[in-house]
Amino acid sequence: MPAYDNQGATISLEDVRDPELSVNTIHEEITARRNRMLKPQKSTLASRRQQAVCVRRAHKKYGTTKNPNVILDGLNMTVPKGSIYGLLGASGCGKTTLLSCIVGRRRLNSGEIWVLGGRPGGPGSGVPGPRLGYMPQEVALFGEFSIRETMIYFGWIAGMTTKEVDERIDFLVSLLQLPNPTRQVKILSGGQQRRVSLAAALLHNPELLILDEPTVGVDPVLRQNIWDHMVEITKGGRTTVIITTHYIEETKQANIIGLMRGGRFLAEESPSELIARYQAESLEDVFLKLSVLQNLGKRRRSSILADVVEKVEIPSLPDPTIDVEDPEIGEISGEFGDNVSMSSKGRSIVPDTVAVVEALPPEEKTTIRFLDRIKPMKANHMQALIWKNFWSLFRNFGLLSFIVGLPISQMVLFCLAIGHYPVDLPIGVVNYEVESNETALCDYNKYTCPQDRETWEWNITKFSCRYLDFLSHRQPNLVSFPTKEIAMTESVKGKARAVLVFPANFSTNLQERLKDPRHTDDYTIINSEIEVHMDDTDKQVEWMLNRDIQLAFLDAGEHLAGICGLPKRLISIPVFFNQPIFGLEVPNFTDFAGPGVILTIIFFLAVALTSGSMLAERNEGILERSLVSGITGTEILFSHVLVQMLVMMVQTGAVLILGFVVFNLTIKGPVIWVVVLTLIIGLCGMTFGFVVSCICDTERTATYLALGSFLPMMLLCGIIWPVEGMHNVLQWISYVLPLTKSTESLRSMLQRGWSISVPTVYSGFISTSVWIVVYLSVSILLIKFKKG
Ligand SMILES: Nc1ncnc2c1ncn2[C@@H]1O[C@H](COP(=O)(O)OP(=O)(O)OP(=O)(O)O)[C@@H](O)[C@H]1O
Repeated sequence: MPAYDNQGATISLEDVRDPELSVNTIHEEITARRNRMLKPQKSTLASRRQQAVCVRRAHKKYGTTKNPNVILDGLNMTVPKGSIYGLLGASGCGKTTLLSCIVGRRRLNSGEIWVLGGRPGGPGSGVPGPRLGYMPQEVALFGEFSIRETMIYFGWIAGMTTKEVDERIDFLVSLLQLPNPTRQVKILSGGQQRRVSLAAALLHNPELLILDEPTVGVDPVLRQNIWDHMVEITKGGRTTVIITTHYIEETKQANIIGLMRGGRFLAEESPSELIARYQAESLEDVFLKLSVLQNLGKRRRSSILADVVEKVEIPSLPDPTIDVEDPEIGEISGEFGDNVSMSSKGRSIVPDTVAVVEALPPEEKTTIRFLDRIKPMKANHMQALIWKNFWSLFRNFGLLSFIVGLPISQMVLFCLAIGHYPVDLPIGVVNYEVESNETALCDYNKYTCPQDRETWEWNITKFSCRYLDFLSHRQPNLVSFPTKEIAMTESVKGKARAVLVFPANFSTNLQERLKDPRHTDDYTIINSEIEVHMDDTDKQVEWMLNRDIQLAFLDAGEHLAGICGLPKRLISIPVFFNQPIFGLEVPNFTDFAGPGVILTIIFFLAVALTSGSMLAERNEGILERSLVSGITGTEILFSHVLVQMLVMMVQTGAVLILGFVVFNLTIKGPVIWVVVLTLIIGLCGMTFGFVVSCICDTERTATYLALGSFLPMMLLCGIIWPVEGMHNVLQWISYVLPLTKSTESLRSMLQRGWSISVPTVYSGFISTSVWIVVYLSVSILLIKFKKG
């Protein structure tokens, strides 16, 4: 079989079969080839489109511009329709990279690829799509699914009915000796899983089968069956197979073999022709001889390999560009027999100076239908994806209980632990007004007004006792100390959070101060005051004790005025705090923090759930495989959104019922809008999860990113501290974060009872919706463009 439209880029075995080949001859050949390559090719668009696969001048590199790792270096490949093409090469030489460019999952840096007459990924090409059957190197199957369910998923994507799938399963089970189709994939052996993966690629009789090492872990008899099947299906000319394998001998049945090395093909010919030309006994022989010639390596690790190498007569090549002493250049490693692998290190016999300057014919315009251009979501794709997402989630009981249980436990913990009034804080009392007493509480005349009804003279005594009585209603843990010094020493040791000192004539001086302010001197003022020393380390505690200490005085004063028939607020500062406009009279931090906490729980659980499931899907290769079978990024995202919305409804329902029904958080506003806002925050978290999974390659980096965004959001979104109290710059940052406006909106609905028509409320909905659109667009773009 002739080399296909591939002159110049390969070294034919003819070049190396003659052991007498001299260096001069090689150099002449190279020069002749260079001249040939500089000539324009006759290849036309029509001829390229007639091939099943046609690759021209493919360049692909990984890494940075400074440190590039060139994988494909001007590679040409031609796979005629109806052929079996064996793609061989050392491990790491770029076979998988080439295949993923062919199936449209990676882009070339330059060059052209035509697959089944179109450009992979181009509108209207059908590639990726059901015209392809792709078996990637990794298993890329859902462990939770049975064999039959796996087939149904891929069958539906390819547009088959369940009946058609079932019929095909019977055939594939017998062809590939698969276990009972009801068995779960995760409990199958590695070899069985690979066979299921192959079955999924063969299922829909695609026009082009791309199989990346399908026969690994398969016994020889079964391997032969698989090859027989491939020969059978390619007979009619409709189906083409490209296969990579490490079992070189099995490629004897291929129509063409492409041997890849140094980013190009060294040979692209039929196996029989290779054997005949090289006068070799087997393909392994051919490749070893060719490799030996290519490498001229010194190190010969395998003794068997060494034998073979010794039998090969290698022309001496005193080419100064090839340093046989350089271990980087020549290296052959391998086992003989089934598995021969060759190091990718080594230089191509074609020097780099030979630049490939092929002239490609001009592009021909092709008409593309509008529907193909916009790629709307397809019903069969959505059916398969939703079905798959639903079962992979609901079948995993552990995961499901975690997903539902976590928000419930978080909400219970929050409602029980956060925002409640601290009580039983030890308050030290030093009361010089009474004889030294054991307890802080002392007796006083509770019900008799200390004012003479005849003379209206006041005789207030033991007001400190009255005060302490009312303080004990608010903070019962009052600890008596005999002296101020002892109290201070003990409070330094942490025995009291505040120390109150009552002067000896506290009541008398207080009476003086109230009765005749005009004649009150500084001594009287000082001795009519309660001296307070606070432990200010905990601001919340300090603030609440401060409030209790002041309010207890008002309580005592009101009580005294009450029993004397005087206006209640006579002995109080002339500032009166009436009923609050919104909220409760007794401050409740739970109500303040509740909206933010609810939204944070829902948001970040959605982030974790979505990014976790997307990353698992991607890292197991399932995402890649689905995309090659024609599923689009948009379809994947929307199918996840639909299924996870179900989970989110359960989570939202549980969190809201717990918060408002069980723990009585304040809810005054429209319940429907509260539910809607919570749900769209979950949706927002989900879309953020998509972005995280698109940016990160591993679960670990995703965890870092999710954690790295969780903490700033907690701090900046007004959940634990009002936004108005932040630095000006942070306030601006805070306003554009997804949880700030929504938290304020939810808080306003819950505590102020505001409706959706109030700007503060609807701005939360707008901000969240904008974020959903942003995150969704970014994820769709990343899925579309983040290819190798
Ligand atoms: N995403 C990537 N980023 C950077 N380098 C990559 C990436 N994918 C592959 N490579 C590198 O490209 C080279 C070719 O890899 P590829 O998987 O295509 O080889 P292969 O011929 O299929 O190997 P094998 O036979 O072992 O599967 C390897 O050196 C690999 O490390």
